[in-house]
Amino acid sequence: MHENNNNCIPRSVEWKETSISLLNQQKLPHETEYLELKTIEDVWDAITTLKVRGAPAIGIAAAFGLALSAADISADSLDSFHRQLNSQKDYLAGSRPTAVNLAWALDRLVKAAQKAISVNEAKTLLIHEAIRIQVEDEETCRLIGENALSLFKAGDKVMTICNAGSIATAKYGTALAPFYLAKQKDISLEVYACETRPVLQGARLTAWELLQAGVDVTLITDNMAAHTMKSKGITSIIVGADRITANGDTANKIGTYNLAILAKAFDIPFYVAAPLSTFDPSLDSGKSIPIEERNPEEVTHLHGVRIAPEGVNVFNPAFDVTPSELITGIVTERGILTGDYLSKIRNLFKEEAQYVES
Ligand SMILES: CSC[C@H]1O[C@H](OP(=O)(O)O)[C@H](O)[C@@H]1O
Repeated sequence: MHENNNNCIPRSVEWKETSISLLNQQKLPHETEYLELKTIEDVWDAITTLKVRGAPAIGIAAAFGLALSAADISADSLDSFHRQLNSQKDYLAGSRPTAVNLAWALDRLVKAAQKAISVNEAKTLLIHEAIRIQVEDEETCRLIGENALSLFKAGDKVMTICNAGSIATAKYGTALAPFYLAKQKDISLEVYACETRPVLQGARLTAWELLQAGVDVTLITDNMAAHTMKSKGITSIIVGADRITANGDTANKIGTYNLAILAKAFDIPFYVAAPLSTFDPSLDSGKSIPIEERNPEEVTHLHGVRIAPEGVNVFNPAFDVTPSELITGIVTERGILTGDYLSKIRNLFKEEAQYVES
């Protein structure tokens, strides 16, 4: 069992030059196992089997995976190198469809390598860009935590779902970031974590993370959410995101939409916490977000034990989409978006484009 250590904010991915060290999230909370990923196939498998999961962490792992595999590309010209690099990028991009951070991170690396004038320089630029993505994400999440914390006050009871925590990002998390910062600032908040069937990211990961950090966390099953809001006086809800479209519609773990509807029914603020890297302004609305459907055995089995009859039909979408009208605010590293999301997001990315070009 893990010691309650107020200063413990766990990390899930570490670059080791010739391999990637990965906290195996499938083994938590019972085992803290670190895997050494050496090939692009190892990284693809880790992402598809949720050994690493969480939009930003998936992007970081894929970025290091591409940099690692590109180091072994044998190419007698830059054109040949870029062709092989793009093929490896496409392979990793196909590991999971919903979290836009995966494609965003891989595209950043391919773009960075375009600046090279030699194959060796391209390989070095890829490593530097992957490290930059991880370092940036840590500060991004800390800023999200600061901005989200401004929404809460001591004594608040905040509900969350899935795990948008430190191990789902470079550090701190998105939805969980304010709880880490509140602990550091001695602001007492109570967190109510939904277990998050079928993969149990809430029960296994959020409860584990927050307990380790000494944060007051209460675990509930997903179907207890409404009764908990009513009987415990939940003051707000904050969740992560996997893809946010131009109008603010947000894909997140399955069950998030339920909470947004309940939040409206109970007149409770519903916040999404996400970095700009989780926005996809190329999509007009949530209707266009690809929703991953996963192995039916995630639903019919629990820790390998069958809990449903053989032959039953199963529908296992890993995400749902919350329409922007149910979202009180979207907390980013640049501040909190409210109201007319379409124009706010358009302006945000116009500023971002100008910033990047400057
Ligand atoms: C900051 S993590 C974002 C997001 O990712 C999780 O999905 P999964 O565990 O399937 O990777 C969940 O939707 C989190 O809210």
